[in-house]
Amino acid sequence: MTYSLLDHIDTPADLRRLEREQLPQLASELRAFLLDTISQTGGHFASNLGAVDLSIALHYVFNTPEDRLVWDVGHQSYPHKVLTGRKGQMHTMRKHGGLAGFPKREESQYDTFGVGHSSTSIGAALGMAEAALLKGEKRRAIAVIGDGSMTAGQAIEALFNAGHRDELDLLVILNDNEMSISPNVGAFNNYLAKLLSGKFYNGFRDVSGKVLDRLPSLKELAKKGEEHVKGFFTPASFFEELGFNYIGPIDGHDMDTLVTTLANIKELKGPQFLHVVTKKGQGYKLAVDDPVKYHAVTPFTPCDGMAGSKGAGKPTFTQIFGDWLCDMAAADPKLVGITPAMREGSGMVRFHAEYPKRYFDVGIAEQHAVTFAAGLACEGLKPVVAIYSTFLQRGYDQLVHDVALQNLDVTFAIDRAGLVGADGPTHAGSFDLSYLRCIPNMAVLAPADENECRQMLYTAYQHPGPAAVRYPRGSGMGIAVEKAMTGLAWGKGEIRRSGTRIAILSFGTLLGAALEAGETLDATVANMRFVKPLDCELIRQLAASHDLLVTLEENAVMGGAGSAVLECLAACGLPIPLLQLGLPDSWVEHGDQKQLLADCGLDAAGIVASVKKRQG
Ligand SMILES: Cc1ncc(C[n+]2csc(CCOP(=O)(O)OP(=O)(O)O)c2C)c(N)n1
Ligand SMILES: CC(=O)[C@@H](O)[C@H](O)COP(=O)(O)O
Ligand SMILES: [Mg+2]
Repeated sequence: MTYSLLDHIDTPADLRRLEREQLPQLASELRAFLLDTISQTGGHFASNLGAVDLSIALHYVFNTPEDRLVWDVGHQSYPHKVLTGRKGQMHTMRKHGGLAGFPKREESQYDTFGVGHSSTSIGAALGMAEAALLKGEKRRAIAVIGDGSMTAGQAIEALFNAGHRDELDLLVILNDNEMSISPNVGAFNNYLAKLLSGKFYNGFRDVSGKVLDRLPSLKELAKKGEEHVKGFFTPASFFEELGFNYIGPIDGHDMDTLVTTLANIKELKGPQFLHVVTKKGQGYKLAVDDPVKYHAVTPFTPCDGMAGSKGAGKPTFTQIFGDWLCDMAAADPKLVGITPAMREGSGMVRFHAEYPKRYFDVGIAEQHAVTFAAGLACEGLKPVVAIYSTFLQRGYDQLVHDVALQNLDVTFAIDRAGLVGADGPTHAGSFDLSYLRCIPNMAVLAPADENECRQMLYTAYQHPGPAAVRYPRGSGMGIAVEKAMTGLAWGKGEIRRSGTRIAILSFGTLLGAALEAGETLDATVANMRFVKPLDCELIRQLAASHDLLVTLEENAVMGGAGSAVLECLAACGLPIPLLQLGLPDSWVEHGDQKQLLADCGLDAAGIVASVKKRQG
């Protein structure tokens, strides 16, 4: 496909040579290009369509990369990547060795800050603005943050720290599409809705040109009649009280208003807050109509859209959790389910529908989600916190201080444990075994397959204290899942294959690879099930009857399950050689999950090779 304008845009300098009147055409070409490429590669979709006009206007008005542009989460940065020299690589999006799905400093000078976890953009931009001030450099730092990402405490902390810093060249742009992945939630979301509603709008008509006076040419624009300035300069006390000059809300798809407003803001001193209203999925009706479904897509045909519900295929661990949660809720009225803004990703859509009063989406607020669960547990309820391993890192102190120290009965259903594939290192759940097992009172369980996942969730839930069950993105071996919740013997592993000389101690879903390698090596294979409490009795038995122990986990070797075995052997004074296999002490880049595991030597061939290498 050829694009009369886009084909000639490789850098923002090319973009800035266009006439302003040409920008809307460029936006529609860029949308067509994104539809064409993302429908082939898959990846984040609706947010990118919504960010096209803003991306063009920002690179058109500001002198990027000298002016620092920081995207929040960065899942909406594909237009930015196209405009900054990576158009020709978009077909490699999230593929091994290809473009990352989020801004990445090593990938481009225009990617001023690596993101993937939400709500970091204001803090990073503030740091850049303070640095420019200290170094006497004339540049602006611009954070582009979504309404969902604004619900995280970290974003508010940064706003608190930035406001009233009148000498800073800092611009915060709120990209408000009234959506997180699910519809946005919480009081802040309601506040933003008010800013978009007639209530503030009418009130503003009586306000003097407080803001307009600062933006003279906008005054002209406003005189042209309201239809041009879709948004109105509504005094938003929350931001104003924090020391920001609040401007907006304005229409984030009206290029003339965007460019004029940004050009005016460029002349202003001090922290500026621009409220932009966009549509998630803008330009592609199926995505506008269903921004949840089109938040992230697998390859699809543009004219038909995403295929219907996924085929019957093997159930994912997420689905196993979602079904268990509903069954457990039916059996125990004390169960409450909590998600920090990941209802769909964590498999809680059905639970939300069937138990709306016991379902809590706290927004992108992992710290709060954990402490909130602790509060619920204090009152005798039994909270289940459904959370991605990588995002639990945000709530770590709360898990330590509020849950484990008080030995509260909270169950953590940790999804996306291990490598996640296309999202890469920002989203990999590489560390939870390491960061959980060292906490007193914590129990840590790692199911090998879908049935064990269900049984372990039940076992962890019944445990009268903090317990975590961790499972990977995607499906397992496809084994049958027993409906009955029988649970598992607490702290006990099991021998799954008897062999000689070598014993492989597998923790979690790499058991399949362990059994395959065990056939080649004629090794004993144990499914350890519990990282904490560890089955030291079984370890002692294996150490007494084998020459080499091999531990296997989809977690960092450093401090992981293998380290737990090492500590056990040392405590028992058992000097048996131990080979620890797991994720390396380096960042595993994005790509295909299975391929990445093989690259880390965590498939059967890799295990065999490592054992043979150790044997010399
Ligand atoms: C700390 C953290 N928690 C959760 C997520 C998962 N996540 C990615 S995008 C998103 C919603 C973001 O909403 P918003 O900022 O409004 O952007 P939009 O998708 O609407 O453009 C969430 C919850 C994340 N990336 N980081
Ligand atoms: C951008 C973001 O953080 C989420 O959209 C994340 O990419 C979802 O990951 P899954 O696709 O594994 O649910
Ligand atoms: Mg949003």
